[in-house]
Amino acid sequence: MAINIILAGPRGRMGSEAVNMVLNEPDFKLVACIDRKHDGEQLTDIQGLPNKDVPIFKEIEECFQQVNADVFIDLTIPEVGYYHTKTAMENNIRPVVGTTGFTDEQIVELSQLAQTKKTGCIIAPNFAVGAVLMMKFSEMAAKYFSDVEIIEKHHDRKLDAPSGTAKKTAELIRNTREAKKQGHPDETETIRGARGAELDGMRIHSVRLPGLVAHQEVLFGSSGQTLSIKHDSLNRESFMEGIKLSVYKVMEMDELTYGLENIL
Ligand SMILES: NC(=O)c1ccc[n+]([C@@H]2O[C@H](COP(=O)([O-])OP(=O)(O)OC[C@H]3O[C@@H](n4cnc5c(N)ncnc54)[C@H](O)[C@@H]3O)[C@@H](O)[C@H]2O)c1
Ligand SMILES: O=C(O)C1=N[C@H](C(=O)O)CCC1
Repeated sequence: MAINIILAGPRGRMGSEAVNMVLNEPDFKLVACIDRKHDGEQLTDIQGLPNKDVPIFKEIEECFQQVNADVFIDLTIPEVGYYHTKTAMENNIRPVVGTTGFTDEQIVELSQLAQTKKTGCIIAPNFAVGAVLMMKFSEMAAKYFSDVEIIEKHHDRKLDAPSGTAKKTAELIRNTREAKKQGHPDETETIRGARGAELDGMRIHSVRLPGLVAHQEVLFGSSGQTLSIKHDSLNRESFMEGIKLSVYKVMEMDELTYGLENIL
């Protein structure tokens, strides 16, 4: 039986790629989209999107009232994505969320809601398998290298910094790294922000430039050696296999999982 899917953000860089992925997967059926500008229209009315009669809603509540779905995919912006995810679970629809920039408190809240509703939910800051391996390799390396700096590089249309991937990488590294404050104990910044963001003494640097897609290097250093673990997404197709897998997996789940590494 087909998995019925509602997708939010179909005009976006990720959303438009995901619309094509859903339409091309034989077991998936795109039953509606959420878009703030094309309320009451069809997908076919939006220039550049596939010629399909899929209804578009502005308000998620109205969409859930009128259309039955199994899975909700969100690829929008942080505040909207959080509200959509919460509303989907309240309506017993399983969310697969690529939107980044949620706070830790929001993830805890959504996790509690998933538990109460016994609804599957996958929130993954990065759906590219290579990026997940880069994060897991970094977690392994941090056991032996406690000095680490994360450099994430993204296109300049990105709203959140640091990236969800960099934050997740730091959280995984925290599992194995001996806690320490890095750099010289007396170091000072002559320009504020020069040393980047800090998480448990680790440093995270965010680069934003046109031309980039999504890239991250995790740099480890110890006496006489460095180790560099790097991943590059060169296009947004690189995220689609992870989203597809998540849609299948979320159908079998009854709780929230944060990170693709938990389902690979
Ligand atoms: N998890 C991953 O693997 C992954 C990969 C790439 C991007 N992302 C994240 O996905 C999100 C989208 O990225 P993007 O590059 O496609 O951004 P984008 O700006 O191209 O697209 C965002 C879309 O959200 C829509 N939107 C905004 N407010 C809305 C609302 N109220 N209702 C419905 N739609 C609304 C916009 O119209 C736009 O089409 C970002 O949070 C980004 O960080 C995650
Ligand atoms: O393009 C973006 O925005 C991306 N965001 C994710 C993040 O914040 O980690 C990763 C993939 C691309």
